[in-house]
Amino acid sequence: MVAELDPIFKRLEAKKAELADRPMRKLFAEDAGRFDRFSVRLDDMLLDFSKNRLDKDAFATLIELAKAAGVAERRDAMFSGAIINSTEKRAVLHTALRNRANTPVIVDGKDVMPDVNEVLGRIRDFAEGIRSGKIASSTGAKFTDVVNIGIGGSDLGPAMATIALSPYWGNGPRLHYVSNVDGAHIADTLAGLDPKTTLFVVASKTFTTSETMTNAGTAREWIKQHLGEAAVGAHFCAVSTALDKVAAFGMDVKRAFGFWDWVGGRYSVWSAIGLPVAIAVGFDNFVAFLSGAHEVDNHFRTAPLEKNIPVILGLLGVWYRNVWGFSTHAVLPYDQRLSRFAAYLQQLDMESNGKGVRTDGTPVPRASGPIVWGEPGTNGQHAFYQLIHQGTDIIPADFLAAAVPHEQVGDHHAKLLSNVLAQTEALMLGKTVEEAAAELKKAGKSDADVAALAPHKAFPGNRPTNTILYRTLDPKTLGRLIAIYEHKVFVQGTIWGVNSYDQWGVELGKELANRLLPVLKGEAEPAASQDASTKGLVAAIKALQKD
Ligand SMILES: O=P(O)(O)OC[C@H]1O[C@](O)(CO)[C@@H](O)[C@@H]1O
Repeated sequence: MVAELDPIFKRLEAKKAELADRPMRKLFAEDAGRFDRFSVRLDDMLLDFSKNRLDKDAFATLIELAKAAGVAERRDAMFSGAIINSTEKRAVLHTALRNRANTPVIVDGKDVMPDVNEVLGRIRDFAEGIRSGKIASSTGAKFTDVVNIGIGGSDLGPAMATIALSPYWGNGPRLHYVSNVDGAHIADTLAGLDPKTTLFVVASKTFTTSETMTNAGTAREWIKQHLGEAAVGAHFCAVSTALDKVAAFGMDVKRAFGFWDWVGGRYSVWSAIGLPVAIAVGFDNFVAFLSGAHEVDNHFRTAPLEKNIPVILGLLGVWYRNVWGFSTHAVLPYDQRLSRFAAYLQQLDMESNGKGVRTDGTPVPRASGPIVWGEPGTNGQHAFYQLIHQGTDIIPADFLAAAVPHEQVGDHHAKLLSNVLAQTEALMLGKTVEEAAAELKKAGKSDADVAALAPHKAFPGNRPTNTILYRTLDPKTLGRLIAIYEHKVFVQGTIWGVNSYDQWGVELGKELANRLLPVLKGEAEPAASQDASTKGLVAAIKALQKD
């Protein structure tokens, strides 16, 4: 497959050379229809990708790349339940969790939809029971606080979505998320809580993750100390694919919500891992969230490649990563409630496509997943945008914004939107040294000052951005946004030939931490074979702990 892509990549290289003296400014001037040509709508969502280093030919060649890489065929294989997670021999079916059409999805000869619907029904009953107080604490009190204990995919999605959907919390309990094994995280969280009205959700796909099991143990002790052993059951529930391990941990399996091995951790917010979201915003809003993702699944499956939002975003990412050599990608939501969106996408993208070998075990011949990062605007403007505008690295960026805010506070939203538009315009247009000099002259600066300052005040421009505009950040829109990025990751993983659904790269650190734990607890000495740096650090820690 990769060999077949080489000639297309060669043509893309030639297109890049051609575009070198056709900056976006020029491309916009040449083509009055550029916005229409390079924008796509999905319901009330709009992707404007016209501010990219792209012309008709380059775009057509990228579409050829998607075709040659078999994006459509592999997409259909994924939706059909084929075992595309080859190293773990699993289907990849997070799409079944939000299959609101309820069409059969067959895994190992069995339709999984009845199980999916059964768990959804239990999520509804439990979430609504907690919200109404029908499911009460051991003291009979209504739960006021729910603490989700999980990490990675069992934390980032629900935590991000809970913040994103705060206008929908209503009278539900407050949600908290504890992930880090650093005791400070659980200590700070519990410090403000009343055990009598606190419910814990222990969320772990495997139910073996050290951080989560440690935090769950500490939470259980906390309830035991304050309310006694008998109260524990009423204050805990669990979400996992490993219900046997839930039972072994001493939790009531009747309060356990299952999911399946065909759901990757970073793709699991649609499963029972989304339980805290359903508790936070109510079940109907959770269903709207699923529906938004389902709508994108249908779009991804059926829209022609050149009108397909995840395909376009994926191809642009490959274009910049492989042909232009840009190594990072920024996600910049002008939507404060998406404050954790970039963190969420970091796991989604970097754990999926941060791979050096292809599915056949051979090295990936070109760069794979980029470094993904970002912060909400306008905050980022006063922090790192300097580098995006004038730095020596070029950082393709996605700008996200809602046309209609949840709350009309003075002219805040007009100001927010003026900033998002201004940023992508500035990045595209830039300002030449001549333009900067003319402005300085007009402001009355001396010739010497003009000459000295103009290079500092010039902007190279021609810096690529996408704008994703939507009406309002509601549950459906959030579902759409996440699904768009999930499928973008899929498109890129397919072109790079990697398995986007395993994560062996996290294992070595876990193994070594397990080996070092007894040493740090004073139960063993470092192995003689341990490297000198690690031994030195262990000794330094012990010395500091003695003082
Ligand atoms: O849900 P679990 O099994 O506790 O895993 C948590 C996270 O740990 C990882 O396996 C990485 O260590 C992620 O892929 C996963 O989302």
